[in-house]
Amino acid sequence: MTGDAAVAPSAAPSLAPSAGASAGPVTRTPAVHPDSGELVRAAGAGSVRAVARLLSRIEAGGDAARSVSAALAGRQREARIVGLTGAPGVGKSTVTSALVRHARRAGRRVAVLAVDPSSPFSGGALLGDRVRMAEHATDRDVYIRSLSSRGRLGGLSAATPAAVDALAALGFDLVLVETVGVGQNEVDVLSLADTVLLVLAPGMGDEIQAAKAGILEIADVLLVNKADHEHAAATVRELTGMLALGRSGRQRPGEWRVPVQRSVATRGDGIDEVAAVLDRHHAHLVTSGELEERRRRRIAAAVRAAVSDRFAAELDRRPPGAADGLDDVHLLADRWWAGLAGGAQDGG
Ligand SMILES: Nc1nc2c(ncn2[C@@H]2O[C@H](COP(=O)(O)OP(=O)(O)OP(=O)(O)O)[C@@H](O)[C@H]2O)c(=O)[nH]1
Repeated sequence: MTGDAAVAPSAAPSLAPSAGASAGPVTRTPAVHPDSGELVRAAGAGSVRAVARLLSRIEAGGDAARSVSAALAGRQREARIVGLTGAPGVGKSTVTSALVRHARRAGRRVAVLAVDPSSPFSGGALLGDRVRMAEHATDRDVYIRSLSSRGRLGGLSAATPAAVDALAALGFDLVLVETVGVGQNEVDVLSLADTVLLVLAPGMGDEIQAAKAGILEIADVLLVNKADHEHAAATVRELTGMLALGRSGRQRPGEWRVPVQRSVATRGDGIDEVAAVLDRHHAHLVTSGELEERRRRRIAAAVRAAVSDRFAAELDRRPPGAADGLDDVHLLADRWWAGLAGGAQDGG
């Protein structure tokens, strides 16, 4: 081993240099609370409350969040991660709720994470979604949560990958990550997904124009919801034409062709078909090897977020303007990295 015990790599990389540095301003986990390992066991036995408490620790960041990653280390992560996005009002929550219903009929455990990365506050516009999700409220195998940054350093960019990973490790078969719009922050959140579903509504020309820039980059499936609207067919045509234009001359054999689906989510119409397309995309990811690639990207994002979160916390503890503090951080980074590299060489 190259590194010493204090900086040895683990499932929850520790950079803690000294006693007293462990409790950050947002880390409040009184000793009377069960430890994260206990909560993981309870969550595994079906306790929704335990899942909620673990997610709260992840939201809080710092030592509380790290104790969760450590408790989850080594567990299987078989979940499918589906990102769902679209402008406000297109029917994202109604579609999500219908997809949850579909997955439950197939006996799958489902988690829904509503993330609003542009807002510093909890859930934002997505909070209203709980009303439309109410039918799942008493189902023990459905877990729904709005993720907030609550002043956490690194905010949602740090909390989201960890939350998605935790839900996967806790045995949910499907994790739906719902977010608003297609700004850069949302694209970052969606890059955690295996499959990205972009929901649009007919007659929203401006939104379609605005989404154009991001669409081809991030969406694997387009869904025109509110297909009971008179402009639905025209919107489907417009999107299909736009996708054909975008891929002209660039289509390779075996490459995924972004399909344009339609639904009336309030009636559940078209949802079976959307679910079938999501399955087809998953099968494509498996056969093309892209699933592995996306999952590797997700792990890298989680590690990056955890490390930058930790460094931000270290920097925050230094007195303002203390140059030696910064030097310490560099030193810690080098030691941590040496430990990590040594661990990798040791097969650890
Ligand atoms: N006619 C029609 N209305 C729909 C359909 N799907 C959803 N709606 C309605 O559209 C409104 C918005 O639906 P939501 O599911 O809240 O949309 P959202 O995209 O989650 O909206 P935000 O929470 O604001 O981001 C609600 O009144 C739904 O009942 C549909 O297929 N047809």
